Amino acid sequence: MGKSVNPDLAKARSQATFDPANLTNYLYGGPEKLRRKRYLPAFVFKELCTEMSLTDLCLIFLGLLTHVSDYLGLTLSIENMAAKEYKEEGFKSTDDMSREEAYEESMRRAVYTNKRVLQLNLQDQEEQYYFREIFVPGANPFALHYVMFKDAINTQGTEDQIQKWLPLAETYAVTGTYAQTELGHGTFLRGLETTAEYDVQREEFILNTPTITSSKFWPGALGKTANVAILNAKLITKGRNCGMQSFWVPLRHLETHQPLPGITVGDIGPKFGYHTSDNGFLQLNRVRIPRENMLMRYSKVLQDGTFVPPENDRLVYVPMTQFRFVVIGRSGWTLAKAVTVATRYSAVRRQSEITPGGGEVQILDFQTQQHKLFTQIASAYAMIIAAKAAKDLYDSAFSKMEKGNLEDLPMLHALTSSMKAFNTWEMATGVEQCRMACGGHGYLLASGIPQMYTDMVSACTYEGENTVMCLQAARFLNKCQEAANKGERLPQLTRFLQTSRLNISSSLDQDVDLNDIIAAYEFRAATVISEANARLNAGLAMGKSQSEAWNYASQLLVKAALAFSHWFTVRALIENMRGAGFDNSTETLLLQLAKLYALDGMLRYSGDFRKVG
Ligand SMILES: CCCCCCCCCCCCCCCCCCCCCCCC(=O)SCCNC(=O)CCNC(=O)[C@H](O)C(C)(C)COP(=O)(O)OP(=O)(O)OC[C@H]1O[C@@H](n2cnc3c(N)ncnc32)[C@H](O)[C@@H]1OP(=O)(O)O
Ligand SMILES: Cc1cc2nc3c(=O)[nH]c(=O)nc-3n(C[C@H](O)[C@H](O)[C@H](O)COP(=O)(O)OP(=O)(O)OC[C@H]3O[C@@H](n4cnc5c(N)ncnc54)[C@H](O)[C@@H]3O)c2cc1C
Repeated sequence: MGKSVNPDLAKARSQATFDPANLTNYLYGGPEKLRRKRYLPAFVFKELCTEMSLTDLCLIFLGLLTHVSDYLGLTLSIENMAAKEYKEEGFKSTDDMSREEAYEESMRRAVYTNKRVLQLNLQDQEEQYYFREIFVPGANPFALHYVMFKDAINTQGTEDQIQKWLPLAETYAVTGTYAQTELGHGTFLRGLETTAEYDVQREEFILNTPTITSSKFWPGALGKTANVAILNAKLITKGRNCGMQSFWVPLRHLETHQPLPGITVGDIGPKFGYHTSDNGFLQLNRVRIPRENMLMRYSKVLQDGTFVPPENDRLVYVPMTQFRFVVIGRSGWTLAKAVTVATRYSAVRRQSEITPGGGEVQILDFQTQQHKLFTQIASAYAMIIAAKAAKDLYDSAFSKMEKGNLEDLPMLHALTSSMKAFNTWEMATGVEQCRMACGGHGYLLASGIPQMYTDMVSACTYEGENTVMCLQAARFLNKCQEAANKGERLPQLTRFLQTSRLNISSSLDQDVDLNDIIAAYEFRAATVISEANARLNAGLAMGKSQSEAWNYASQLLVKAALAFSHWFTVRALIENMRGAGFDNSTETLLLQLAKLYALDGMLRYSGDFRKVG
């Protein structure tokens, strides 16, 4: 049963001072979730790659039996063409394929998993992700469909629109994308040029990309896959620009998949990574859609063309905020994958001697190698746990927002913006460190690490370019600092601006106290935020306008947002490690890991910490 494990790896594992199952269960949300996470991809491979023996079937069913209701519809007869081909040919790596071939292979696998997800009635988004992740590695051509397309319908559509469109998306009767970015604008949404002009006579919107720069450019799945877009455009009605609104726009014929009249669409060409995602361009030449195709949960256009504005014009941005949480979580998991590969490699790679004549050692024995890897293990845990903490905050705030209470929206926007920037930058640095820790073999595509980097590093750009996201968060933090300067009441998350003091009890020869670590990061964040605010006010005092002073202080404002995220991450890591109910040996180890993460952060940002004493 199973392949033999490398003796060096087995030895390293046998030296663990804790039960790894405790951590795995914690990370995946408990033994039940873990069981399903393990069976779902195994199910795909057993179904596709080997003759399913009766024993196999029983084993799978034993694993899944606890959810008979979920799998009653499980069809065991394997008729799918893909299944037969994979059984005969096995899985071909897309690394050696052309971009076209790689896209087609990913599409074939994705379509297969979409069909099986429906047949297995897998409704939980995480379980769908587990089911697909290993079988469709890298960028899934349906990624936009799974997340932003459906999220936009759910958060921007009326109940009737959700009833009408969501079943089409859930059953893949349509395949969607989220088309917002244009050739000329990605960040500055108020600069988007695509128009949706309301024709009151025919009660239709006329969609138009009037210039080359207004062409939609970048949306995933636009190149070949999608036949519908949730498209963001400038609404013009009764001669007035009513800002960016979202529209359901058919792109391709549902039977022939050919572009519809007035639609010019195609692939934008090769990219740094994400090779199996068909990011595309779209030009609209006065394409007409019915009035009912505008997503009208928050803002409306009445039959006579009257625009009814939303209670808060930021609500149209909710799909982006929601997806930033997905990106925040995936950054931690991507780093976790990379450092797992690099650590296992470091246990089996023997290179050089520590003691002359003592024989070549596992490179994991070099302290420099340990520093490269253990800091990234700690960072992966920190990002995954902080992402869970941020998501809990979001979920409680979002349920208030759904009841119309929008008071937490600014805090949520600041938290998601800064954490998305912090986590993706930290992930990019960490994955690259893991790749280099594997020497030449880390540079092989077969190691898996290069694709993790080239695919996920795009997350520093998409869903809000990181610098811009930090500046967005800094808007909120600066407002809080101004309020703190006036002694006003602050949102819970930023009250430390008024309370943080540097009363560290630890001395250098003691084992550092965890509460002191949180206090140090809190004080550093409060100091950097206060400094950024002071520089902004200095700019104003120099006679600069508000926007010029903002630009003058922007480098410090970015730092303020990152220091805030770093504090949020360290606090979440320590508080969750202390409160997770682990046995002593596991908790001791995790708190050691938390200290490593925090102290490594102090070394990397020693300028900040030295400055605040
Ligand atoms: C165990 C777990 C294992 C893992 C399990 C996984 C679970 C399941 C996961 C499933 C994964 C599926 C696979 C996914 C794989 C990845 C696929 C990725 C594909 C790529 C997708 C990329 C999609 C995109 O990129 S879409 C386009 C994104 N574009 C942007 O983000 C544009 C950014 N720009 C802006 O948002 C704005 O232009 C901005 C904010 C920069 C400027 O706004 P504005 O012009 O309005 O001016 P301001 O004056 O700055 O703002 C005014 C005011 O509004 C407030 N505000 C702005 N934005 C927001 C917002 N979003 N929310 C709330 N408030 C906002 C702003 O703060 C200002 O308020 P003030 O009060 O005035 O300060
Ligand atoms: C792999 C990938 C997938 C994507 N998928 C989609 C998708 O499905 N749908 C979609 O709509 N879009 C998608 N995008 C587009 C993405 O959302 C944009 O690229 C992103 O929003 C950044 O905008 P931009 O490309 O215009 O960069 P720019 O904003 O032009 O950034 C260029 C530089 O200008 C700086 N800058 C810009 N504004 C400011 C400012 N106010 N202050 C300081 N500096 C500033 C930035 O920091 C950056 O250094 C995708 C992009 C990628 C790479």
